[in-house]
Amino acid sequence: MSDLEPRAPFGARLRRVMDERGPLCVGIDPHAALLSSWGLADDIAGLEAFTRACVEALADTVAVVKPQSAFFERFGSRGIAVLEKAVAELRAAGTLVVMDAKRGDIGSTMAAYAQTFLDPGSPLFSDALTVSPYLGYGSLKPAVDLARESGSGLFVLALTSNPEGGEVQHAVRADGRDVGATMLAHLAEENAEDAAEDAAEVPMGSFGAVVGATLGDLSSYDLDINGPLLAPGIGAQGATAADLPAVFGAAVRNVVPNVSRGVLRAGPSVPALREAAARFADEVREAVAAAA
Ligand SMILES: O=c1ccn([C@@H]2O[C@H](COP(=O)(O)O)[C@@H](O)[C@H]2O)c(=O)[nH]1
Repeated sequence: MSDLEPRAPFGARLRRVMDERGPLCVGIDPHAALLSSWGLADDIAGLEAFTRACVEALADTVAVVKPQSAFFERFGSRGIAVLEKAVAELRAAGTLVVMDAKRGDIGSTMAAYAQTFLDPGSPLFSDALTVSPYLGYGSLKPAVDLARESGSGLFVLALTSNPEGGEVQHAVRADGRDVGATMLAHLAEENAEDAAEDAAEVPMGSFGAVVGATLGDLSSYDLDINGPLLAPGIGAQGATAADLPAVFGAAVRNVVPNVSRGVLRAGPSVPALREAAARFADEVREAVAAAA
C-alpha cells in the first residue's frame, strides 16, 4: 500500500459537507437510455461527454456524488479511465465521492478490492465504497481496516431499495435478528469503536449502511448506528424526499439520500442538471428540517 497522508475520517468530513451543502447525493449513472435521451451515442465519446457534464454540474454543488461503476466498466479500460478522471475532478472540487461498486469477496480478494478504491495511491481512490456483506460481514475486514487507515468510509448493503432484497435481508438468524438488522449492529460496533478512541474527531462514524428510501416504516430496525445511511430510491424508484422522516425516524439526520436518474433526466444542459439537483436538495433539506 502507498504512504497514507493523515486526514480527517470520512464520517467527520461527510458531516461537515452535509451541514454546509445539505445531505443530497447525486448519482452518475450513464445508462444507455440516458445517453440516447441526451442525444449522445452509446460509446466512449458519449460516456465522456455525459460524465463531463455531470462533473461540471455537480462538483461544487452537492455534498456527495455517487458514480455507478457498472456503467463505466461496461466500456472496458477506456470507461474506467473516464471514471478515474471524474473521481479526481470531483474530489479536487471538495465533493465527496462514494464509489458504488458493491464489492464483496473472500477476505484475501477483498483486500485487493479495498486497495483499488480505498488506497490513496490508487487511480480510483474514493472517499467511500459500497460493499456487499453476502460472504459474511467478517469477510469485509480488509476493507474496514484500510478505510480506517486511509480516512475513507464504507457503505454496507443492509436493507436495499429493491423489492427482491428482502429474500436475503429479512432472513431471520438463530438469534432472532434478521440479516439486515445484523449488518446495522456490526456497523454500530465499528462506529462505537472509533468514537471510543476519539469522540471529538468523530461526530459521525465512517461506517455506513445502505438503507433504501423505498422501504416504508423501518421503526422495527435500530438505525442509530452513529454512521451515515445512504438512501437510494428517490426519484425513478418512486420514493420522495417527503418520505424520509417516516422511513428513517430520528435517524433522518444521518441520511444521505441518493437520486440518480431523477436528476440525470434533466440533462444534457448543465444549468438544467444543476437546477434539478438543487430542487431535490431543497426538498430533502425541508423534509429533514421539518423532522427536527
Ligand atoms: O439498495 C440500493 C443500492 C444501490 N442502488 C444504486 O443507487 C442508484 C439509484 O439510481 P436511481 O436512478 O435513482 O434509481 C443506482 O446506481 C443503483 O445501483 C440502489 O438503487 N439501491
